[in-house]
Amino acid sequence: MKIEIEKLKKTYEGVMVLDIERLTIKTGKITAIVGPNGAGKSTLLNLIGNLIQKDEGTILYNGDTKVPEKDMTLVFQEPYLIGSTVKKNIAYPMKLRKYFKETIEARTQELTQELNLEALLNKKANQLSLGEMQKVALARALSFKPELLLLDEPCASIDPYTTSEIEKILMKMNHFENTTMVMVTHNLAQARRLAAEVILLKKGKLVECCSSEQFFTHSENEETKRFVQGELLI
Ligand SMILES: Nc1ncnc2c1ncn2[C@@H]1O[C@H](COP(=O)(O)OP(=O)(O)OP(=O)(O)O)[C@@H](O)[C@H]1O
Repeated sequence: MKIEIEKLKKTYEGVMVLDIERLTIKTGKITAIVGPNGAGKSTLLNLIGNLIQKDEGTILYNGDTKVPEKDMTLVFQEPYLIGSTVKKNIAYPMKLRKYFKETIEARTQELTQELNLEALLNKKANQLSLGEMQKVALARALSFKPELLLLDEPCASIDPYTTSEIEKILMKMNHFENTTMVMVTHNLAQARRLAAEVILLKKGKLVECCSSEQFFTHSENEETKRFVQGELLI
């Protein structure tokens, strides 16, 4: 799903927290949003996900202002699950979309195998470890093969092995289903592994949006170069 942003502004209590003149997120790619704390990364993601209201500007989804609620979903840093079994959590978005029972079962099986969740299918979601919960949140988000997946630091409190399981399925879905993904991350190594495009924000402004290769290896932008070298952008 192509996302085109123009003159997007968001203020909180009179303070401008996001002010982006123009930005395009390419269809079928993984785009990482990076930047210092408070740069406006989650604000941008939440505006795209229509979780908060913009003050000004436009966001086009495949050229349309209508928010494609049914074709997109979000995964947050804190997994948000319904108080039921793992199986029911994963099935939930497919039931809402009136999938056939057989399709729901086949897709649930496929995702639980991929994410090594099979032994947990009948367990209550609130009895799981954080990493397990995040994998269930991801399986649920991917269950209906969304066109757009928005991820807000999905691996922030997750161990390296589980992080790698999550990264593998994200790459697979992106590759085989052409799912467009936008991911806020503080982990530059992860951005480098996953993302084709990188957006750097600072104090609510766009510093650079370019290919991952350019961003990490030959950006001409001084702030990007400093950020990639681990310097604090102030
Ligand atoms: N609900 C809110 N009310 C008031 N101010 C807010 C609200 N949400 C965010 N802000 C402010 O907007 C600015 C951008 O916040 P945002 O969460 O988008 O930054 P971020 O880049 O995601 O930061 P971090 O890396 O620390 O998660 C911050 O200064 C924050 O304090």
